Amino acid sequence: MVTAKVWVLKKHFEGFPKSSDFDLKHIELPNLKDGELLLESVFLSVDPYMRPYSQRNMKEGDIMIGTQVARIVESKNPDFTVGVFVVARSGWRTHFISDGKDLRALPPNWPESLPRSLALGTIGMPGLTAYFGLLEVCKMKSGETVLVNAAAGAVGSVVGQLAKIWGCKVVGCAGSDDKVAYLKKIGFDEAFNYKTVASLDEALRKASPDGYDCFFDNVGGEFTTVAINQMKTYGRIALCGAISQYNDSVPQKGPYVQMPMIFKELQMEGFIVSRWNNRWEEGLNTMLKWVMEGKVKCHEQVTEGFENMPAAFIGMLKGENLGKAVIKV
Ligand SMILES: NC(=O)C1=CN([C@@H]2O[C@H](COP(=O)(O)OP(=O)(O)OC[C@H]3O[C@@H](n4cnc5c(N)ncnc54)[C@H](OP(=O)(O)O)[C@@H]3O)[C@@H](O)[C@H]2O)C=CC1
Ligand SMILES: CCCCCCCCC/C=C/C=O
Repeated sequence: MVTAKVWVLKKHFEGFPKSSDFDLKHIELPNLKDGELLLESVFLSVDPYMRPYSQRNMKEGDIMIGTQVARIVESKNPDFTVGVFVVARSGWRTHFISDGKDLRALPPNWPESLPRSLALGTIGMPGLTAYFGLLEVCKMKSGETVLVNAAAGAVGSVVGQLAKIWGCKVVGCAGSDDKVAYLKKIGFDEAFNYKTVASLDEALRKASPDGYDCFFDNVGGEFTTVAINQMKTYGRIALCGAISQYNDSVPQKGPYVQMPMIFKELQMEGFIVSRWNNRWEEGLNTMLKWVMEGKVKCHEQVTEGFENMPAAFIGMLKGENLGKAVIKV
């Protein structure tokens, strides 16, 4: 008999999540039936979408939604071998039982030397968000100027590096000087700390006096209102996330986008990465190749211990992470 530890949503978040909103429970797992397998989580992901998702789709007492890299520890399913690592969407749990249908094996050519946690970041959902968002929503072309915010995070840091690979000029902003130094280190042409600049409008203008062809927006709110006015004619805005609004109890006013949208003939499109589920393999293989060739650098903020998942989640929402926030069990 195996006892799983799980984190449940004890109380719906009001404003910024608090550790008291979570409850750690122990669940006895039953013995395996034919066709089933037992898995243990090795790395778990904390992601911004969990905040709005919990509000819309979860009830108090539900296990927190989430993705993990897990190892098969017992198998009564001939298609799955003990010891194999997979990506699962089983929520914040140390152990779980699966019939195998919802599991995705790591790419078969995953090198031993590469941390498997990257399957939750650059070579996983956030990396693919950058890849498809830039290619299919921004439709950026070589020589264009790309702006990305939350640029030192899981998605943003990949957006900037992919845009460089594809021949663009890249401007990024992030919430600390250390993050800005990291952006410059990984090849951003211009980077600034949005928390300390005297004027966001001036900082954006200084970084690219001619304006922006593409804006990969992870933040929303006030940032979008300011940035939209610095788009070039026919510019494209990919609405990827709106993290500045996720913890609002009272909805923010605006942005009032109509005038710049009309007069600059802009395109603005929201997207969810799962739109390209049928191209997941293409994206993962491309990201794996570029990471192995050193063209895309990865940084992870690793929190040790399953018990610390709520703290890691809250820390990520506060901006304490550089790169992808993951938990090592
Ligand atoms: N559409 C889709 O399919 C997907 C969308 N997303 C979205 O992409 C965005 C980035 O996600 P991800 O890369 O995983 O997370 P990150 O690794 O970027 O972590 C979140 C970061 O957001 C920044 N942040 C937090 N609050 C604010 C604020 N009020 N204003 C500006 N920045 C803030 C912080 O960085 P800093 O120190 O710079 O403030 C923090 O580190 C999120 O909005 C997320 O919801 C992610 C995956 C898929
Ligand atoms: C195999 C992992 C798939 C996880 C899908 C999660 C989709 C997140 C969409 C994010 C939206 C905004 O943050």
